[in-house]
Amino acid sequence: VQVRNDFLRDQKADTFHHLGLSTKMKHFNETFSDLKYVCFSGSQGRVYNMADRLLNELNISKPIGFQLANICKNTDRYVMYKVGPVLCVNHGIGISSSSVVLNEIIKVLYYSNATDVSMFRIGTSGGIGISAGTVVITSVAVDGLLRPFLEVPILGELVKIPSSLSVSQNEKLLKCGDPSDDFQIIPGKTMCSWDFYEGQARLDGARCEFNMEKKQAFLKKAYDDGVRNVEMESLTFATMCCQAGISASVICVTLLNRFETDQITVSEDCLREWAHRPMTVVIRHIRSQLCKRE
Ligand SMILES: O=P(O)(O)O[C@@H]1C[C@H](O)[C@@H](CO)O1
Ligand SMILES: O=c1cc[nH]c(=O)[nH]1
Repeated sequence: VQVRNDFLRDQKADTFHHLGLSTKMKHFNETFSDLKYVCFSGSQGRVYNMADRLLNELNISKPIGFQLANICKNTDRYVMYKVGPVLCVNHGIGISSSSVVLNEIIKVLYYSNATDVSMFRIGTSGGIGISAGTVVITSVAVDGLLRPFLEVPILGELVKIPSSLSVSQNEKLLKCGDPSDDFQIIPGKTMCSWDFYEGQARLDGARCEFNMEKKQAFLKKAYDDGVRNVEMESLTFATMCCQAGISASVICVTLLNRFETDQITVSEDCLREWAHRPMTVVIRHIRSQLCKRE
């Protein structure tokens, strides 16, 4: 895991403010040095569910009575669970929140000399022209102007940061479907917006300065450009992981077809079941990779 910051080499200790951790903590290196996979989701609950599933579905030995412990217990910003070589962390909503946690996690991996690490964003999204419940594996993350890079103001200037996701990891994930699955796994571009409402061409925000015709025309333009879903973090992953030399994939279930509706009205049970779909795909992948490592 690489960091693009020479200042870190001279730093004696580092505090990860949003994780409630520090390199000075006892057992810091041992806790993270064996990590091979980091799984992110937006919410704390889904991260716990993922960790719980990994605990039950990977063949990891655990003492009787073992319970998942939140490594970030010194803060209420994020939660983090470790299951063997897999770390599960939540990233909150959007580019800002996910950028903060990715900066800190990449540094944690760098200081603890973790090698050969893969990262996954396991999330939800709005589908474009595909049935709700479909799992989309992001081929390219694009911004709200459909450009494959992140443009951010740094020191008063706009800087373009290149993005890329792992082609080979994505190919493996695409093969993780099972004939018994009642959902499809497809590749597609993902639009990463700065906002859930106007930024995703929604007509139901507190502010909307366009009409249905313009909304549909934009979604059609995105669809024709290969975009199949919209969410709010894929570009952060595709830029930060690419620059850290980490294989990254973004796997999201779609909760609605944005050509048809803006509101997410499926039942809570259905949402819960759909949220497990991208987890299932990633767990199958990790399981097969761990078998190959043995
Ligand atoms: O991983 P999740 O499902 O939390 O991410 C999507 C994108 C935004 O963070 C959020 C908007 O509802 O859901
Ligand atoms: O429409 C949606 C659904 C989930 N997440 C998003 O960012 N957009």
